[in-house]
Amino acid sequence: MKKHTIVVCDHIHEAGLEMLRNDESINFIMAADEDKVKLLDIIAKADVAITRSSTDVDDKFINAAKNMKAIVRAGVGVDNVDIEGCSKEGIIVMNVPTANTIAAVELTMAHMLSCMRMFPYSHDHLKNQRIWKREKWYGYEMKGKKLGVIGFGNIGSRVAKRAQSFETDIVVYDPYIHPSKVTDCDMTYTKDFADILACDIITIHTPKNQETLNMIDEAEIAKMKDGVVLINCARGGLYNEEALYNGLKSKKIRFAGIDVFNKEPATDHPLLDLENIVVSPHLGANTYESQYNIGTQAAKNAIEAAKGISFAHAMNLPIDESKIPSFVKPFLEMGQKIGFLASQINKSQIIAIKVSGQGEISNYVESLSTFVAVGAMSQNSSDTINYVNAEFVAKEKGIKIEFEALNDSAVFKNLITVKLTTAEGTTSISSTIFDDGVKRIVAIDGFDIEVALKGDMILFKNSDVPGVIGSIGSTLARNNVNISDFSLARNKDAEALAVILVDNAVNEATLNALASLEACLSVNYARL
Ligand SMILES: NC(=O)C1=CN([C@@H]2O[C@H](COP(=O)(O)OP(=O)(O)OC[C@H]3O[C@@H](n4cnc5c(N)ncnc54)[C@H](O)[C@@H]3O)[C@@H](O)[C@H]2O)C=CC1
Ligand SMILES: O=C(O)C(=O)COP(=O)(O)O
Repeated sequence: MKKHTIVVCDHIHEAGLEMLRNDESINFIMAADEDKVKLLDIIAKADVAITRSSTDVDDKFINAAKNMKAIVRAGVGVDNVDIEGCSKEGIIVMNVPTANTIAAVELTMAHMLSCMRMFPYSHDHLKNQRIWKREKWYGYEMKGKKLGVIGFGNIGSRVAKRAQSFETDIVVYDPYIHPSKVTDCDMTYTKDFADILACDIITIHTPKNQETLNMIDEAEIAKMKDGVVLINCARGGLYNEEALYNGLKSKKIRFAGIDVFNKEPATDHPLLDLENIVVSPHLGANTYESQYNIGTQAAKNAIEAAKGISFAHAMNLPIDESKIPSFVKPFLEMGQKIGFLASQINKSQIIAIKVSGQGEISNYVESLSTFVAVGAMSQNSSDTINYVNAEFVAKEKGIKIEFEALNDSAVFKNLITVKLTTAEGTTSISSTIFDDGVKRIVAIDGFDIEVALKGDMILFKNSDVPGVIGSIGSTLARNNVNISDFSLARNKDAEALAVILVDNAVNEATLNALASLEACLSVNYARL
């Protein structure tokens, strides 16, 4: 049995490691304590890697990962994963999105309360310095304060709910959610970032990306209340670190609670020299409960990905399978087959692939075009083409992929038409799925024809003169090729197209014999 190799690049819970060790089809390599240069040698063998925030999936990693099918980020944030680079190489990126939510929420609350009461400092004073000075440690209450929450997803929404139980007023900024998600909880939703800057405490829970990087900078801090408290348990860099330092130094910011840094590990960061900051070394996900959940889910998802069973929480697939209706899936499969068929009929350098949809399927024509492209390009490419890298490979090869939704067809409930243009010309194939579930071609290059989309297929085009069908039949019989289905169509130019399904593979000699028949205009052979 061929074993799949899974490399664990960072520490995950023992229960997850146990699952990997116990699966007979998995060759498991623990590389969390290897230095990052050695890790590159190790991942060259891996089918799947499990990572956390300590392993950057950058160009070095991707170049080394020659056999990699998938990467499982055992946590939420993928800001240190080059998703586009992975897509180009056909590597599927998956994460484990909700397993550490509560851990991150509770750490945020710990930071918030620590900042309000300067708890770590009073603790240090008494415990380590043995000083009993109660008058030094006056803090502030959460009750009656305004908390600004930036990002109201899994973590932000729960932080807001917990803060609400402290009788804090909540103001939320998240342009990507429906306001009722906030207002239904008796909180204020705002589209005006100035409302957040006017709060007493501000906490951020967004992903780190181009839009959120430096979201709080010098200009934003200048607009804040004097004595504001800032919390960041999401990602370093969401608050510009230099601006944060200056704001804390000048006491414009009274206190900050920081779990994450732009560059980690951050053991000699200037922020650590300040006296009004509470810090932790990226501990948001570090609870036993969360690490057990993440470790076991990451191991399960990695095993399934290595075996090609499923790709849970894949972030760079062209479609989110959970969001497409069941009727669409067979059309996607059919699109891929049609692409494959078209590239066998029209064998030359591909220039363009155009996919049109009619009926309800037209809503999914973009996803369809990816599947068609995979089918069309896999025929004459030495690269491995899959749904993740199809778009990139097409771009690299200068192949144009287009899609369009057309008006409903007068005849078919759903219809897809694939036009494949190569150096030799354009081939057009339309297909549909009837209520019996059988995938059928209904037109090829303007010939209305009905034929099942399966098996070995000969496409014979001829001048529409008498006796051709008989000659085809006898030629195939002489060459021991058994016909299972024969469909015929004519066009207005006195041409006919026969699509012949046969029981067995057809050799070159048979195809040449067909091509030499008098009325023959072209012969093509395709295997699906
Ligand atoms: N410190 C730690 O150990 C941990 C940190 N995290 C970080 O926390 C972040 C949030 O995690 P979840 O809540 O699970 O993610 P999520 O995806 O459930 O929520 C993110 C929210 O941010 C919102 N958002 C995106 N762009 C925005 C913008 N420009 N302005 C305002 N809102 C915006 C989204 O609409 C979404 O509602 C993660 O991206 C990760 O970086 C997550 C877990 C642990
Ligand atoms: O899940 C996240 O986004 C986190 O920040 C947790 O990161 P970690 O797995 O602890 O390196």
